[in-house]
Amino acid sequence: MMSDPTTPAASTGISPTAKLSPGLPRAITPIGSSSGPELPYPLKIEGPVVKGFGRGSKELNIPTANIPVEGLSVGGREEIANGVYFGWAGLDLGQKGNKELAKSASGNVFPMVMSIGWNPFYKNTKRSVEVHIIHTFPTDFYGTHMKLLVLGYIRPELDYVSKEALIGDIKTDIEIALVSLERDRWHVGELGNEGRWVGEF
Ligand SMILES: Cc1cc2nc3c(=O)[nH]c(=O)nc-3n(C[C@H](O)[C@H](O)[C@H](O)COP(=O)(O)O)c2cc1C
Ligand SMILES: Nc1ncnc2c1ncn2[C@@H]1O[C@H](COP(=O)(O)OP(=O)(O)O)[C@@H](O)[C@H]1O
Repeated sequence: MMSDPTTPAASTGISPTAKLSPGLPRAITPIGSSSGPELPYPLKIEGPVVKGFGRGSKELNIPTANIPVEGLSVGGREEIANGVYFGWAGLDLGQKGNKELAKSASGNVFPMVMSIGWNPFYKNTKRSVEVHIIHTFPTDFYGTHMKLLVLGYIRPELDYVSKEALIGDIKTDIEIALVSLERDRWHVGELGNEGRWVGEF
């Protein structure tokens, strides 16, 4: 199948014909309405960046900043379901006194994709919250406080036939997040202080 140059998939360089997952190739179309996120979003989660399982960068070449899963319920009241989400991540990059890190970012808010759950491909025995920030940083930022504004749900966590299939699907998630977040009403400034906390430390 020829790729159609008018589709967002083609313009992002990801072939719509690639076998991205055990399922069908996915269209790269924005999630939700152009008038902005709808309830229950935005959801807010925050916590310190902690060590994960050490696979994100090394094995997948997609680093993921983890926050403690215990932060997902406030007084046991709130829960957020497992799955893949998108939104904005705020980082206090000046916090660690690392000038190189602070200088690398034009602001403190970045687009992000987040996976919550058990990583069925890796059969984890611990639930985790993993955030890939769509930005290139010069160093790690463990210990930095991260604030998440979750604006929508992309898909459930899945198992895969191969590591490449998992990576392909995460790349598609990133493209979907970017086309979703580029709309005016989804910009962080438009959302003000709206949102409901589902996790904080
Ligand atoms: C956007 C996104 C989607 C993901 N989707 C899945 C998934 O469907 N299935 C899965 O097993 N893991 C999924 N993961 C988790 C990766 O497997 C995980 O980031 C990787 O194991 C690295 O873990 P670590 O950084 O804690 O070492 C996803 C991660 C991200 C950032
Ligand atoms: N774009 C990025 N998104 C998320 N984390 C990043 C990014 N760039 C660098 N990092 C750093 O890499 C760390 C994650 O690396 P990773 O290999 O996934 O290990 P682990 O998840 O086991 O801690 C994050 O905690 C963060 O400090």
